[in-house]
Amino acid sequence: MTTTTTATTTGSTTTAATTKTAATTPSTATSTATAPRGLVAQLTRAQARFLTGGVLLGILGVASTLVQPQLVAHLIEAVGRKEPIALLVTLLAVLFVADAALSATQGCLIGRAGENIVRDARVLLSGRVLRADLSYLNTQRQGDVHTRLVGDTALMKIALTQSLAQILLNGLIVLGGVVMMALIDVWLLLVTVGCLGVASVASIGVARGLRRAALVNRADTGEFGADLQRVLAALPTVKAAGAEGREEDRLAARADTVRRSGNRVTVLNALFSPVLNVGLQASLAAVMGIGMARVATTSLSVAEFTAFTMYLFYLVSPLVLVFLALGTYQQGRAAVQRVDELAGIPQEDAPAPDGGSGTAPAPVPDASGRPAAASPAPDGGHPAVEFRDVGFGYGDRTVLDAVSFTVPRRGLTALVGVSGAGKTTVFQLIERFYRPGRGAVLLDGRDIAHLSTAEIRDGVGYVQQDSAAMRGTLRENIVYAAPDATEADIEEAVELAGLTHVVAALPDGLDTPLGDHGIGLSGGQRQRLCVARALLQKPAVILLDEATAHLDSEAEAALRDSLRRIARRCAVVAIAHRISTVVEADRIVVLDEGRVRAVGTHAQLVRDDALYGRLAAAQFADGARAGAAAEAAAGTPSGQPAVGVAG
Ligand SMILES: Nc1ncnc2c1ncn2[C@@H]1O[C@H](COP(=O)(O)OP(=O)(O)OP(=O)(O)O)[C@@H](O)[C@H]1O
Repeated sequence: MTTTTTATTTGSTTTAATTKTAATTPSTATSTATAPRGLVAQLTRAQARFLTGGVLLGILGVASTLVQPQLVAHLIEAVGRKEPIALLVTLLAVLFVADAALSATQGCLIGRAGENIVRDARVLLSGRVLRADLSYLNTQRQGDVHTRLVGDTALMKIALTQSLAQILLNGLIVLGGVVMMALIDVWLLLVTVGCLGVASVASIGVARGLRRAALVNRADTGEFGADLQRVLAALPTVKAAGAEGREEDRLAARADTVRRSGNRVTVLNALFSPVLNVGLQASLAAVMGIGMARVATTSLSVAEFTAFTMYLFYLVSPLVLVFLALGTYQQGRAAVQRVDELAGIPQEDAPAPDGGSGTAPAPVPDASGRPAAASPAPDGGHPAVEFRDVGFGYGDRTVLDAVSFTVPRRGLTALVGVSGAGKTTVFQLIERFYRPGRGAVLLDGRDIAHLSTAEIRDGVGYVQQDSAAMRGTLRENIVYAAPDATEADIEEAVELAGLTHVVAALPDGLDTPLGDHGIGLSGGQRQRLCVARALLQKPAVILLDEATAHLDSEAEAALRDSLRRIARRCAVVAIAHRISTVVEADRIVVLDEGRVRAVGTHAQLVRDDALYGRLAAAQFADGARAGAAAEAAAGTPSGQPAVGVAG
């Protein structure tokens, strides 16, 4: 039996890449790796049943292979002695068939174990990536993560099952063959081992080089994948910038790098067989020469010489396969390492490390030095959101410094400030995408450092700045955070978000399919879709990051009206560049260079805060100019309040 469950890997067909840092790691990202160490080993152990079954059948196959030359020797002797041979011939035929059947069954079992390992690894890795700590995941290249999940898992399967089985079973054939040959003639065996030993040592050297080359090749392939993904994600920008040629050249250069390292893998792969063949040919020649001489001097019988030569021939193919499998295994080990690394990705729900943000500091003293009460809400409960002396930075760069403010349980709270002041970062801390380096963020009086991600996110609806929509129908997008929502709830959310007319105008209404990133809707419609999604979740707090940025003044006024209605039920926190969106807010928090500069109503801030006053004046002046221009063009007065963009 020769186990031939070969699977060729050229190195260039599977992909991987070394991890590259694409963005700054927040200095205060606190999740730790709760990696299932040696995940791949665990998954392999889970398939012990199939693997052991396969190996046992393989060992039976090896035994039947090794008996065959001995039977042939007996057959020769029986023919020489003119004895009946029918039984021997039948036995030999049975062994041939059994050998083939065992080989096929063993291949199936090992193959099944391999598929199970890949499935388990992909399911587990997908879950870990989905629950990964964003502050860490944002530093990884998406293309590389994809490559590890798709390409490396496939390569790992080959290494763990087929290659290992080949090494083991073919290794057993070689070992058994050597033992049988030793029983026939030790001197002839020593000659054979001498020739093969030199070739084997050379082959092992090639295998080591192959592993290194495979790692480089997969890193290069991962770089290509990451670049391709970057370009595909921004294809309209590439086209608008007329950068197709430049990007094509860049991809071509990457592809060429992959080709070069792939060539090295191919060369080393190709070197295996010839290096080994030289040894085999030398040993065959020596065995023939010396063996024939021994037969001539009758110190070796013809039957023994035939059996020895048969064993040598039986050895050739398994030996080559062992070394080829060693090469594949070396490539697969790199994949195993990369899969294990991805499995170790820090998870969101990892406990806050010592010295992190686990403990909520005492309420910040007010101007009189007395500790501020936790700003009780009008209904006497805790504020919906509270920032207590929060400090946070990306890398070494401080973005928020000693930020303290509260958000009442009802009403509209606005966050304003120039671009880069840290407004979106505040939202991301509320969602616990990042953890503060100092201070605490509280939801309904509870430090979110001690809450599960589900507890945090079930209570917070987040409409992001870039209005995330996904491929799928409009309905699927809207119910994404509340899959069990009723038709009445959906209708209400659609109405509150001002989407009713949009849905009515679509050919299939809510069941109209959208493309990637919500292609099929305008920017403003996508924004309203995200508002509807957040509303349907019925959270205690809704965070709106520039939810009116893409809306015209009519749609903005409608959404403002909706927000007023929503704010009667829950806390609404809105980041707005347009002061017009927040003039009616119950409280406005002005952020400046990562610090809370002032808190108040529009009227108070216009009166008391110079920065806010400037922002408002600039925007209303812009609006007045726009209004005057519109009046001049239309010949009618414009009563519409001005809008503009700060910063
Ligand atoms: N992932 C990140 N890595 C490193 N720096 C970041 C990251 N995200 C934001 N920053 C930096 O943090 C600062 C605050 O960003 P943030 O997005 O919170 O500002 P913002 O007030 O919401 O701005 P805008 O109004 O333009 O949206 C900016 O200087 C930005 O460059």
